[in-house]
Amino acid sequence: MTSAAVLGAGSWGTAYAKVLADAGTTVRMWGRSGATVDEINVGSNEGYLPGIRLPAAISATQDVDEAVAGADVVVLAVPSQTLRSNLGAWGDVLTRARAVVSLMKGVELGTTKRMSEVIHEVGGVDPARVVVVSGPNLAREIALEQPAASVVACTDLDTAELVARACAAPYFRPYTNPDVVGTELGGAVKNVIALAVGMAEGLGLGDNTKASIITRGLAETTRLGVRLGGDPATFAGLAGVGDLIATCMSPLSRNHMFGANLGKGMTVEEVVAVTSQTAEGVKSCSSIYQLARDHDVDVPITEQVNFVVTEGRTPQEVVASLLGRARKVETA
Ligand SMILES: NC(=O)c1ccc[n+]([C@@H]2O[C@H](COP(=O)([O-])OP(=O)(O)OC[C@H]3O[C@@H](n4cnc5c(N)ncnc54)[C@H](O)[C@@H]3O)[C@@H](O)[C@H]2O)c1
Ligand SMILES: O=P(O)(O)OC[C@H](O)CO
Repeated sequence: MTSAAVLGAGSWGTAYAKVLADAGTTVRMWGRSGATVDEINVGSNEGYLPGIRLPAAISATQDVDEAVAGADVVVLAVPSQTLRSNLGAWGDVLTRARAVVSLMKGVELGTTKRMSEVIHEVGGVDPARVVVVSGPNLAREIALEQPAASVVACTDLDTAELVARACAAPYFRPYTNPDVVGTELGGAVKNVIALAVGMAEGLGLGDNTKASIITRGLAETTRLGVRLGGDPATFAGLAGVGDLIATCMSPLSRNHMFGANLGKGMTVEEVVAVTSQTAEGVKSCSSIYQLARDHDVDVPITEQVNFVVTEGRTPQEVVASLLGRARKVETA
């Protein structure tokens, strides 16, 4: 039987722990909060997944060494911008696992590194053991066992297979993919596009507007991803358009709802104050914009979202800027 450690006891860490357990994997979680750990040990995590019963195969601890002891697979589910400091504090916890899984959908501020790159650099993990799981996977729907599929990406197919086997539950269907770069960028950029779609919704705009942003958002995601070495097919798959649709359309998405509040006229600081969970796009819009500029890739929607978040540009001004650009052919 495979044994996994999940480091991070928020919405997705907990829902993915349930997926692993329902797939027959033994799971030990690490959490920062003693109250959350105690709750998980008696079968729930009400702060993040209210009303969801967790399987008995999941236990939790506040001791990271105890969490990873004997684990074949270590899963990382902390906010992206905290990964580097957490790995630094945890020491060599990743060195013994056969696979290290990133569930995170962000790009590091300052370095513009993807999470798999941070895991390699700080955790000392060979890229052939780093796996990215990403797809249309809203945590609450997965925890309710509503069927969904996801991508399990690794440059080494055997490692990808190990993780896919460990998380193949009756309601969760993993597909392996060798394209780590494309899978990670699809997951990170869709959060920024969901902020833009949310803003449109908050402004009272309708489905034509949202579909236009989603489609052109996919175009800029693909443009950036392919320039960085991703496979165009990944962006047409679950970790690309699949996750983009789920996140941009769902009221369960924290990024979508963050954008909707901005569109209704709240400031970034006001929305941060009422948001208790991680909306990765709010920080990653700057690093993704920087990454695109470093590689000379045009990402007009990401650029505008970044201006809203970092410079206080209003959603109304964003609409005018996007529509005021020079016309061009659709495929460019
Ligand atoms: N929630 C989803 O539906 C979902 C689905 C797929 C991927 N993701 C991605 O998974 C990652 C984790 O998201 P989540 O939904 O679990 O977030 P969350 O906000 O629900 O939980 C974050 C967890 O990290 C902990 N945390 C916060 N700051 C920390 C720090 N400095 N050090 C250590 N732990 C810290 C919190 O206590 C909490 O347990 C994100 O990158 C997100 O984009 C989320
Ligand atoms: O709630 P969000 O916006 O972080 O999105 C959650 C997942 O990434 C959807 O796949």
